[in-house]
Amino acid sequence: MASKKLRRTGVSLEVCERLKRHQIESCQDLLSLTPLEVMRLAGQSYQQVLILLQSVSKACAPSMTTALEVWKQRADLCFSTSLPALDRLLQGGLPRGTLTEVTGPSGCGKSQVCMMLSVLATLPKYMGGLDSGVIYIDTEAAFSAERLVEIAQSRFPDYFCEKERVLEMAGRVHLFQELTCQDVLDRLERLEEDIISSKAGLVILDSVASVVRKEYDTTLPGNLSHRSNLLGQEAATLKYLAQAFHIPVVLTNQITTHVGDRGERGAASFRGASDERDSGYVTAALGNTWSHSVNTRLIVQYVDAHQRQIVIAKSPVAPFAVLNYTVQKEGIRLEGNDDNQEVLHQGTDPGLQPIRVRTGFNYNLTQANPAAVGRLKRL
Ligand SMILES: Nc1ncnc2c1ncn2[C@@H]1O[C@H](COP(=O)(O)OP(=O)(O)OP(=O)(O)O)[C@@H](O)[C@H]1O
Repeated sequence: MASKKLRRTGVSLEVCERLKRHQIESCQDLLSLTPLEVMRLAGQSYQQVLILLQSVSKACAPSMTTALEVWKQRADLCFSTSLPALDRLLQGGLPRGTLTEVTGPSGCGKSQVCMMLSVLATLPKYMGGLDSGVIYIDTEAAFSAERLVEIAQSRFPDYFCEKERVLEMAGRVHLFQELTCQDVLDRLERLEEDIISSKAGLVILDSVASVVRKEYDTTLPGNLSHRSNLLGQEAATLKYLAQAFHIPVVLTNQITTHVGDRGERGAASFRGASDERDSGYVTAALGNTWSHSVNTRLIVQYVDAHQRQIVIAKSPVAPFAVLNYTVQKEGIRLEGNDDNQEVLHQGTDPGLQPIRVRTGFNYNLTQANPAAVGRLKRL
């Protein structure tokens, strides 16, 4: 909440403008100053500054609520994925006000999930949508407007049979292509205004990993801590935006395999050790610290060239579970019909067992067995 912009705290425009000239834009910037410094920069009297500091502190302090109030608002806490079995497990869908990460190997369907969610967010509320805009930050130049329209028309053919509705939907998805770490960070820092102006009910960052991995060779001294700082800033800003606007924020991340590298071990990595020639371990790209920043983690993985799986690997409300899916014209389709989508595994973590780990298109990342998914949970 400390990253809340001063303009959104009721501080007068004149004072905001004066402070902005000295790069004081957020509550944190202001509250890091002494009253005397604020007097000088804002041109206010001592009494006015004390009132200003008090009101800004109040505006950014997290407010207390009761479990009862949260319970009463529960219908408004989630964003439906339109995948009934996944929604049921997640107790309604993707949680609003928090970060959800979709992690998986290349080509597994992470961007497909993002484009599908974008369509869903624009739908009217009676269809399970948010009737809102979408901010889509594309760091891989992977977004396709044609694919967005194809998903919309194939998933909701009756609704999108009218051209005007397709145009309206596409016009509500606001795309930003940011291809460097600095551009992503700058965009996130300006996102508050973009969310307000585009009436966004969903923010997507696809992907958080690609630019970071391109620019930071973590084998070089100092890069790891720079990367952690950058990711920490990104996570804090996204968390603030999710909470302040009570919207779901969806990020994609990648999975890396370290073949034969025994140097990096920890809670965020695991080893596939059934065959020495294949030995390696799969790690959620961006490491442990980032791993802890997301609230819900869905891992997508290959079963074979056609069939894939979604694993609910981390959630404050859902049990650990695995669902089969395929990518179709209409986006993500779970196996089985809507009322009877098969949950392959659900329940407690079955423990850390050695498994064979492959991330390529032609391989199984894991077998659909409890031991394998148990290991994925540790990402
Ligand atoms: N029109 C379509 N119909 C069916 N499947 C499609 C269609 N378009 C894309 N796909 C599937 O989506 C997959 C690509 O998914 P996506 O681009 O979401 O991957 P990704 O996980 O984001 O990969 P990366 O991490 O490399 O960006 C393709 O392998 C293909 O199987």
